[in-house]
Amino acid sequence: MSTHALPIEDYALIGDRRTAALVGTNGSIDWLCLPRFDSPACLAALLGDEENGHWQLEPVGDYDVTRRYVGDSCALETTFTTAHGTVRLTDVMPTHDGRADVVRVLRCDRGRVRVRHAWRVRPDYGRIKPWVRRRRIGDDEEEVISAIAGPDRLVLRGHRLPHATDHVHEDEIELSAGDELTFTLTWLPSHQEIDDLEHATERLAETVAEEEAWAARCPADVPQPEAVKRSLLTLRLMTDCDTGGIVAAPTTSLPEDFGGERNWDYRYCWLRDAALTLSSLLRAGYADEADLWRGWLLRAVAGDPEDLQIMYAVDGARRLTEYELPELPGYAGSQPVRVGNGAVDQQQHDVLGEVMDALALQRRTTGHVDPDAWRLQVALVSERAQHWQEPDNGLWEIRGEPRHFVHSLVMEWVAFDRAVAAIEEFGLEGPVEEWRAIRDRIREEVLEKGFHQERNSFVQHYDTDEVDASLLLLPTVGFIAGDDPRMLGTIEAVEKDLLHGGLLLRYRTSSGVDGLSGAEHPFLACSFWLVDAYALAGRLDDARALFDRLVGLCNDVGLLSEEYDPVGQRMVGNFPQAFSHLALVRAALTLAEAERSRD
Ligand SMILES: OC[C@H]1O[C@H](O[C@H]2O[C@H](CO)[C@@H](O)[C@H](O)[C@H]2O)[C@H](O)[C@@H](O)[C@@H]1O
Repeated sequence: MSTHALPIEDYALIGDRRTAALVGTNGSIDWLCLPRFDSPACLAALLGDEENGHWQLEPVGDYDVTRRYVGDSCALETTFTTAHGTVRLTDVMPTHDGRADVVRVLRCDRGRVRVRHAWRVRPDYGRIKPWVRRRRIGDDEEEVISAIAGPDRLVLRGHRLPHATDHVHEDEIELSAGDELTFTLTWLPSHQEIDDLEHATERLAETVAEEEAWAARCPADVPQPEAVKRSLLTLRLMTDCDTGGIVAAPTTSLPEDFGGERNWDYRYCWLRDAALTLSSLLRAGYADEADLWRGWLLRAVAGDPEDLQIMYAVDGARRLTEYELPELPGYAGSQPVRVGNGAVDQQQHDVLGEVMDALALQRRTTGHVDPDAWRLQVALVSERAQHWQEPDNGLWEIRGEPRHFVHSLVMEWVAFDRAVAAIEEFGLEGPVEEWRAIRDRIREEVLEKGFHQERNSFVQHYDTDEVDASLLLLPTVGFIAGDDPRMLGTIEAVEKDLLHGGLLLRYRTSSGVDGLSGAEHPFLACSFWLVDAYALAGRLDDARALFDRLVGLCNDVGLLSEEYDPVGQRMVGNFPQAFSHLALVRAALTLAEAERSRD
């Protein structure tokens, strides 16, 4: 019988900053896309069962399991304890060597342990049974297993290779204390020969040392510093080291509603998520990352401002056409499994505000003005000057009727506000009078049409009295003071309508605004935004209590998915999600600042 995927929180992330894999507590890699984040998965059991591809090293019989990342690195160590001994499995994807490898080291620390090895690769999202051969390579005639399917070649090397039985390679290995076995999976284009393939193992220590050196710069004077550090490391792992593109998550179609249709592909770079990540990195003291991302942004959005998209591929490619993979059963039966993302063609008017805000923060933090980047900003803001009144799909990417979302309009205000500030503070060129007037007009309009007097609250869009968690961001971008009575009323209305099990929903799906069937669970980023809102409203004890609760929802290795089901007490949605982690970092920094100014 085939084994299905584990609960989402039972996975951990490894990656080489070009792509990533999910490793389960059962020693199974159930998700791996090679060589890029958005390449077709060659191990896809996560969205089906082991027939869709997995690579497992797991003790035979019963065991207890604990996991950790090695120090402050992204090397994962899983320790299995059986009645007869202990084995440690270390999983790493070495970085910076221009290669795509997964290295697995199995060590027996105590007693004797029998380990089952299963290697079942299925390129093209679990669909293809590859052409597999044993080969001898190099001067020392090393035996390897080579699997070819279309453009991909996967090579398994190791101290003891598994044997082919019915489209899977399997083995059972008896390890005694002191034994150590290493296995490496390497991706190559299928036309490339493997005769001179170097071993990846030399890169392990360097990878760990480089990650630890980066983590050493994390801020220590924040609440829950370990959770903040792991979030920053995770955001870095989701940043492509060549292009600077930041993916929203390394997975597709982990459902927002188990068994439902709310399944999306997140292996792309949203301007929103990337800009917010960048702001969190800058606030946490990582200015270098900002340069890499700015380069990505300039290349991705270059061209006519009217062609600005809300998301791109990691290399800046624009076509992200959405399609379905009917042959994959989906996580917990949630179909369809989607590749690409239809939201790419949407109008989401908040996006330029987030980008302008991140670039303004970068200017202020580094004092550096890039003339090319400013020219681009002038073109983009000028384009918005013609269209800011139009309705849009909003930051939640609703597939229902476009609306005048208050959050989008406030972020339009941010775009003009930051552009005006750049001219005023840095002497940059631009139509400052015109932009100042538009900025002020947007504010007046939002205060008039986006605020509901009877509810004493801002509302989701101009034609409703519903609220939306994104309204909590209004004080964080400087649109209104956090302790303004209108904001205090908004927090109260959001608490009343959107709190579910102490966590926050994005909006009430029952209003039908998103044009989708089914419902969803509380959204973790929104729950962190409530921490920001409490802190800025002066409710520091509530802020700290909620922040600690949210950090407590991280799994055993500090990772968060997109949503959380407080009733079933399980993670929901794509995993790990940049939005959740960047919101954790932001909330920690906001809380630290608020606590400092109180003391
Ligand atoms: O729930 C509907 C939408 O969900 C996805 O969008 C969400 O994730 C994005 C990436 O993190 C984020 O930028 C956006 O604000 C979120 O709503 C999905 O990508 C959309 O296609 C879908 O409509």
